[in-house]
Amino acid sequence: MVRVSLRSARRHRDRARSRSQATARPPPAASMESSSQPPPLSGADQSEDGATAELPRLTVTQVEQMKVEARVAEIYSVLFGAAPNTKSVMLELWRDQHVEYLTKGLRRLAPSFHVLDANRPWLCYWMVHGLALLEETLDDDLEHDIVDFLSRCQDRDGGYGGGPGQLPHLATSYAAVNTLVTIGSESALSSIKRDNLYKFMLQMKDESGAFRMHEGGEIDVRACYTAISVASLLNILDDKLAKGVGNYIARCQTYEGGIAGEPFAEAHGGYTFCGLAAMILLNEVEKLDLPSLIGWVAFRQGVECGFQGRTNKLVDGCYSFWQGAAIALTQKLMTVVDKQLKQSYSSKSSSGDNLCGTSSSGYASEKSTNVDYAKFGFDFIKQSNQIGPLFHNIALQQYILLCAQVLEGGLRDKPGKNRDHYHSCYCLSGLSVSQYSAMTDSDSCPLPQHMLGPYSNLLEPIHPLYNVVLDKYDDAYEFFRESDQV
Ligand SMILES: CC(C)=CCC/C(C)=C/CC/C(C)=C/COP(=O)(O)OP(=O)(O)O
Ligand SMILES: [Zn+2]
Repeated sequence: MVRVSLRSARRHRDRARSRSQATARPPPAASMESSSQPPPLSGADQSEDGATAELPRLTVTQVEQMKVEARVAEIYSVLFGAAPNTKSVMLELWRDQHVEYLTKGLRRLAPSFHVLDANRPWLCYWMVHGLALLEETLDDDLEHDIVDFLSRCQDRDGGYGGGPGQLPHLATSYAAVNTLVTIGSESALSSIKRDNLYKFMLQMKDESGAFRMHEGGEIDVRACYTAISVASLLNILDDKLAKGVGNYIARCQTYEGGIAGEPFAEAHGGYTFCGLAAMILLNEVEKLDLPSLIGWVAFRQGVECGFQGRTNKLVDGCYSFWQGAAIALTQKLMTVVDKQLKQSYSSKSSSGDNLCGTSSSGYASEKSTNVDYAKFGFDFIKQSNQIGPLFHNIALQQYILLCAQVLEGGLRDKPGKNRDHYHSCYCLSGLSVSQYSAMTDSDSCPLPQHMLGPYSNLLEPIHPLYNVVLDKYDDAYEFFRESDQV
């Protein structure tokens, strides 16, 4: 198999990006159907003087291109009742516009952060992570303001609230920690009071083993994931925090195969990602029935090419990440899948039992040894994909680029909806996941045929268990391990 190093792929992407900035500008939304000279959907790039550049800029083959155009026409006729001039629809990521939308959003929030909103750490995360995916660095003042604001959200006794003085909450703690890891400076990382955060998380632990979102709050799979993700990322995950979480999550897997927010509820993409990622971080993934989980997620990709969050609901751009990342994670779990399938066949032929809850090798919750939990997340990303994409990765990119992008900047749920920072973050995260989903190694880069649109569309890779940019994760992993050694 051809392997492209990350560095050389980035060089190609940067060249493609500078060419596309020089030659291609987004058409105003209104002119999308009438532009008479659209850029080609594939083939060699044309420079300003008309010469053909030697590097291929667009990556779909002619056959793929025809399929794409046919699908675009179909989608448009379903959504808008008329077929567009598909030639004029460009498969380009409107990078500059998204950077502007996200940067403006952050600047509006900082430096005062004076909004009465319990979501401010989330707003920081959505925008800071979105910009990191686009490989955009923040200026020092903005970084400083965000670190300072999040420090003021940190409760004296541990955990982050939605704003200064607000009740500490696991979801805003996750958002704050992911933001600080993404900023990645010494001051950002050392502003996290890990001892207090650990105590806060222990207080949020229910006797069932699961977590509640905040004092007196709801117990669910989201709370379990945010606690486990934060603890793993900060290298403070231990047996006490881990105990019983995996068994609770396994009880939330439904007859459909996906994971629900709580036992006996409906399977949903958001909780499926949370449950699966937490199980991997706990090294207890064998407690899930993976073949049925994969089947459920795979069938959530609709004819529109995007994912729906649950059966019989509409597709939505944000599930590009929740569902897309969940199924991409399973591409590294084929050994477990094979084992479960073999067990399932042999137990069906002997006793008729199914697999649910019957097998596990990583009984972290029942051990009292010093397990190196943070290493599970670290090792997982280094593992190869054992199989190609289990979803239609090109189709998903198509949904994001054609249906979720707002040409003025920002991304959305679907056409007809407004852009927002949540959807911008999760559509971009899903785009990154799908661009890298056909790679075997975690340190190589997508080949052009695995990407839709010009190579300049390539985003930064993420660590899919935490949803932070991979380089930022690596730095934080080193930082916290070194802090624990002194
Ligand atoms: C890390 C973290 C906090 C993760 C959260 C995961 C997540 C997105 C959960 C989804 C919650 C849910 C049931 C939405 C349904 O909304 P809906 O009924 O409006 O949407 P639908 O029609 O698409 O199901
Ligand atoms: Zn959504």
